[in-house]
Amino acid sequence: MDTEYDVIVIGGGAAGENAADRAVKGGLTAAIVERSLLGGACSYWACEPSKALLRPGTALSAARRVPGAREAVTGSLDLRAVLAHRDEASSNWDDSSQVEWAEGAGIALIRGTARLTGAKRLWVTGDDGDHFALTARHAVVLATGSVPSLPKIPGLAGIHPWTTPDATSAQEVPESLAVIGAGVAGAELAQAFARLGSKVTVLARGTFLSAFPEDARRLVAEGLRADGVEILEGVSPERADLTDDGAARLTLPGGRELVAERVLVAAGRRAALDGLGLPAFGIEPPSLKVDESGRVQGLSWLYAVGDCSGGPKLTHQGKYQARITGDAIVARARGELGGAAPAPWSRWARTADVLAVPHVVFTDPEVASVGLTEEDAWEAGIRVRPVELPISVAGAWQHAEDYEGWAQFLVDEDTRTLVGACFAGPDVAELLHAATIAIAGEVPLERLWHATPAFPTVSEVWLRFLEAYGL
Ligand SMILES: Cc1cc2nc3c(=O)[nH]c(=O)nc-3n(C[C@H](O)[C@H](O)[C@H](O)COP(=O)(O)OP(=O)(O)OC[C@H]3O[C@@H](n4cnc5c(N)ncnc54)[C@H](O)[C@@H]3O)c2cc1C
Ligand SMILES: NC(=O)c1ccc[n+]([C@@H]2O[C@H](COP(=O)([O-])OP(=O)(O)OC[C@H]3O[C@@H](n4cnc5c(N)ncnc54)[C@H](O)[C@@H]3O)[C@@H](O)[C@H]2O)c1
Repeated sequence: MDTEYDVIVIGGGAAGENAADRAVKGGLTAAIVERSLLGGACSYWACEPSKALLRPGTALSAARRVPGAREAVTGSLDLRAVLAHRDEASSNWDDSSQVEWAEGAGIALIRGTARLTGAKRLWVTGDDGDHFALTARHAVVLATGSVPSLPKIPGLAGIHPWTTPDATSAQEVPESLAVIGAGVAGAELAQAFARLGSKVTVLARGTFLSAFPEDARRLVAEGLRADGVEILEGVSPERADLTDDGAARLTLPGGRELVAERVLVAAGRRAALDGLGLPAFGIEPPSLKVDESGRVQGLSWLYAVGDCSGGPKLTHQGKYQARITGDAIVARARGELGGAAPAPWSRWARTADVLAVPHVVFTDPEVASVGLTEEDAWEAGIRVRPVELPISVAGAWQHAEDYEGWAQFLVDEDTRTLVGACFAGPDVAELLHAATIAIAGEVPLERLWHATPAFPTVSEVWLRFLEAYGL
């Protein structure tokens, strides 16, 4: 095994893989140090398995909403088949196809746990207990992901709660499930398990799906309630115990008790930066800050991408950051890019991280948002005009008899371009990329007027928006 590479990436999740790939495509040598499965959280414990648990229920309920198809649906979800589908979506927790991809891409894979020992120098504890040093000629990229945040609830550790990887890889469905946290992971997994037969209660410290507008939250909450999910807002458990028969008992404010076979903690995630030796470089986790090219706090050789790098914790955004950072490392190695921060929207700047992050909550109905929120826009000094409307178009009625949807478009009144959009309703995820293109492309509304949505599609909401705006 070589001990010197142009670029060494710590962590082989979606972000790390893409950073290494871009470096190799740019003519550099690259290695990934990975201590678990190559492919990371998204492939085995997060996006892929959670979407595979949700999709069968969404397809079934979609068929039930269309006359003619509804009559053909006579059964319920087949639990074993759903779990088998999930196992396959997670590659049966076997990373051999990813290893094959890395070999084909010319990326060296080193199995072990890495930490920094000096500038461009690492120490690796190999999977078989051996230790060795590695040196990077140009750059080290941190791509170590994130870990679940466990709320400080007395007794919580003693009830051995599930965190999201336990839920997404579960081989049995508990009779009852209490979900602590009502963000995107809590909402998705609550619905997945409710549809697979659990009696689910969601505990939201604030409001359910608080990051999204009220009309979108309401539609999703109604969808979950229709599946029997109880949502308690403004509630955080005060303590946790085991009952005599081994179930979990959560004591809620006001003395109410909630007993469930399992508790799932989905209360946010924090960057995985412990044990990497960062304090020696003046970096005290969790305070990692990166510039537009992903370079860490003024260190010329250290970069960070993905969940560990302080931005949005989403696979597609981590991969975007990785492409930007990989290309910036190559450009600096070739002398094509200096040390200064690259220009916004250039090939080496993560501008979309601030202005155009797409985010989908894969519940039924879905929420899909991109760009700034109304509050973000006002804070950024943008004179923003929100246009809100129900998704009430011919395409929606074709899609489902009882289609209910809602859309919000945020227009910068000075540039007459879109700066944010949010859709809620069945299958709205596929509407999102049009909004992402409009925002990233800064397309003037006068030009969007010429982008005619096909009839009869749900995308006709775009035309209704432009009409409501006054075009
Ligand atoms: C339940 C759930 C569902 C989700 N669904 C979606 C979704 O639908 N869409 C979406 O966009 N996002 C989703 N996300 C978020 C998404 O999973 C993450 O944003 C993404 O996986 C982060 O990728 P990453 O490469 O930054 O980190 P990871 O995939 O976590 O990879 C980091 C890797 O680094 C390794 N590592 C860490 N430290 C070291 C070390 N010292 N030495 C060697 N290796 C190390 C780890 O073993 C790991 O493999 C979901 C998250 C959760 C929890
Ligand atoms: N579809 C997707 O793209 C998808 C799906 C799942 C997760 N993710 C990503 O994974 C990350 C983690 O997801 P998440 O849902 O865990 O985080 P989150 O930050 O979205 O939500 C966590 C929620 O838990 C609540 N909470 C925290 N402590 C609590 C307590 N003691 N009692 C009750 N509620 C409490 C918070 O108020 C918050 O609303 C997110 O950044 C998200 O982007 C993405």
